[in-house]
Amino acid sequence: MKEWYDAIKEAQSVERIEEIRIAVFGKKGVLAAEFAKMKSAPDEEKSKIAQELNTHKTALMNELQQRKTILQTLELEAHMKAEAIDVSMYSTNSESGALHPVMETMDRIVEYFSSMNFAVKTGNMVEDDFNNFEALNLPKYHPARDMQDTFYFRDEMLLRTHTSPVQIRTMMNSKPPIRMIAPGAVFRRDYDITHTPMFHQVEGLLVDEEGKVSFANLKFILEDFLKYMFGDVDVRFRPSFFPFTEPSAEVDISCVFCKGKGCRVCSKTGWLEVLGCGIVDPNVFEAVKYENVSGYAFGLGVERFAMLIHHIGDLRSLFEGDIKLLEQFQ
Ligand SMILES: CNC(=O)COc1cccc(Nc2cc(Cl)ccn2)c1
Repeated sequence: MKEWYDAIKEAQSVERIEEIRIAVFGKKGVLAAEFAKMKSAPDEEKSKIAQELNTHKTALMNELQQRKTILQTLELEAHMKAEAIDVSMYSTNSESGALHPVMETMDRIVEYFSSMNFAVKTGNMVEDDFNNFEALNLPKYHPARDMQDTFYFRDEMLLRTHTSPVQIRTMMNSKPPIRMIAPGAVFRRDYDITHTPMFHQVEGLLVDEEGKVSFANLKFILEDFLKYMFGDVDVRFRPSFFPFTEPSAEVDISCVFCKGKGCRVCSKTGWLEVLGCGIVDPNVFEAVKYENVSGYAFGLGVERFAMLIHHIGDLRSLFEGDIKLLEQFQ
């Protein structure tokens, strides 16, 4: 019988325990055979043998059960260990999304002017002639309108060609002082390697009492803004013309690619034009019925900023949704 106690001690698996249980306790098992043999033993020995066999039966059952419990625990631990997930492990294939470079650039522009206490205002993309042109000193049949290559609907409704209408509507609906920016999508019937029918603009407007707003204020905030966006660049104001501002200026930064030496991107000038600005023309204030005020305004193209900041050569790549390009902006 001893070999069975050893077999239980040496058992390494639950199914081995089950084999031993059947071999010892089964109908054709060792104990059944011993009890059968006892029947043919002399009477006076029967009770002694029966007592011995029952002691073994109880002892073997206990040993078997204890060993089985130990093996079950070991098997469970091994199973848990094999299936354990190390949550601290760094995953290399994180498929996380990312902001589109144009939206990320727009967010940064908004962040700057918000930090300067400019309100951020949005408006409809479908606009009317008054808010998109008339009020901006662009009367009917003004040549600048043709330049605008506008998407017209019926009865003078149109897709806005800039975000100025948001500023016109703000002036129509609130009193000065005003300090706001208007980010958003704008539309022009222009489509070539450097123009897309839809693109994004941010316009800014500051209006206060007459005499409280000067070109110096405009120069300061645009210079500070451009250094915030492009880092250590030189900023240059060039006299220009817009129907809605007088005086007007176009603003250049030293080329971010060649640091001003001259290259293909800046057409060897060392300068890149990035935005337009000026002192709001009195005719605009007349249209919105503002009196005794002065103000400045500016406008910029977000795609142009994004392309300069991220060194993207082709405008169209911002609209193709090419995941290989976009995932570089994670
Ligand atoms: C991409 N944009 C550019 O190159 C130039 O945009 C500009 C320039 C100067 C002024 C404005 N906007 C503006 C708005 C109002 Cl309500 C009144 C006067 N001006 C936009």
